[in-house]
Amino acid sequence: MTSTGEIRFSHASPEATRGTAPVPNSNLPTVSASRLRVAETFVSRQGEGKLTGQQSFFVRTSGCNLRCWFCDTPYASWKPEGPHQTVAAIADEIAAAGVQHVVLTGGEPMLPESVGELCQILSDRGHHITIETAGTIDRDWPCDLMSISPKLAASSPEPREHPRWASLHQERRMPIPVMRNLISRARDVQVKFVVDSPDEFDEILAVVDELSKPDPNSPTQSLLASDDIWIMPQGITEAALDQAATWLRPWSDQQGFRYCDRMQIRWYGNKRGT
Ligand SMILES: C[S@@+](CC[C@H](N)C(=O)[O-])C[C@H]1O[C@@H](n2cnc3c(N)ncnc32)[C@H](O)[C@@H]1O
Ligand SMILES: Nc1nc2[nH]cc(C(=O)O)c2c(=O)[nH]1
Ligand code: SF4
Ligand SMILES: [Mg+2]
Repeated sequence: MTSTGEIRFSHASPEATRGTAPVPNSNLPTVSASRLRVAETFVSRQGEGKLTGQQSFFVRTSGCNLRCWFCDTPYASWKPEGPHQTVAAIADEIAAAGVQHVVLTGGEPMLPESVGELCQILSDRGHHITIETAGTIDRDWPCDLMSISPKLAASSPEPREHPRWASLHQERRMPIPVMRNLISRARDVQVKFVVDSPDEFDEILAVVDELSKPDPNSPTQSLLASDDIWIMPQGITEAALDQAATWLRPWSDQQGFRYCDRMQIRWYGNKRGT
């Protein structure tokens, strides 16, 4: 990534065997000297989606190829912070924490190639890996749950204030073929839409339609089932989540989608490191 957050695309090395998920083994040697900018690491409970409640080690990479106006972690996107650490050191920190589930998030964790190396090490050690991504970069990395949060048009930064980022955001935010590749390779997947207004309903349905179309290799099967789709309110306070639920949950139920609360906000408030 360049210093302005623009990305140069390059492809990761071929994926190696994906491990099952026994107890993590901290005795295995680590091999990677590659570096990764990390905004924060912490142990918390997964607050969103199908693994809600699961104790997890979070690695929040710093740097993003989008700039959503509502981003709740601007210290990993708008103003990326944090030291560059080696992949080996991060893997060792995770092993020392003794937590099996690892959530790789950001920022955009699929941006740095070194995250692929981290995935490989974690997979070899038997960790369960969730990747929280906006789904704009095609990577074939070991991952147990691919958690894609496609960015809708209204998530754009304000164009007069941020003309360049507004245009990059629009260009990058919804590469349907990339998302379909991520979905078709995934062991398990959830697609989480952040919704700020009912005006976004039609756009969500159109994207779900595009993402669900059967793969040509198995033409009778949708790529996504309706219970892979999660509808999550935009909001960083309990009051905002409660208010949004009044109009969002009924629509989500009516469509046969799953409603996604943001339990970390209820458990801890909108605090860093939670
Ligand atoms: C900070 S993002 C990092 C991962 C990746 N860049 C992405 O957007 O999916 C982690 C999750 O928080 C969600 N998110 C960010 N800001 C939010 C907000 N204000 N309200 C609700 N969800 C938000 C994202 O959509 C994503 O599901
Ligand atoms: N507790 C907790 N659960 C989360 N699930 C996804 C998160 C993220 O920022 O990607 C997140 C987070 O930041 N905290
Ligand atoms: S894609 Fe994710 S990390 Fe990047 S600005 Fe949007 S919400 Fe924040
Ligand atoms: Mg978060």
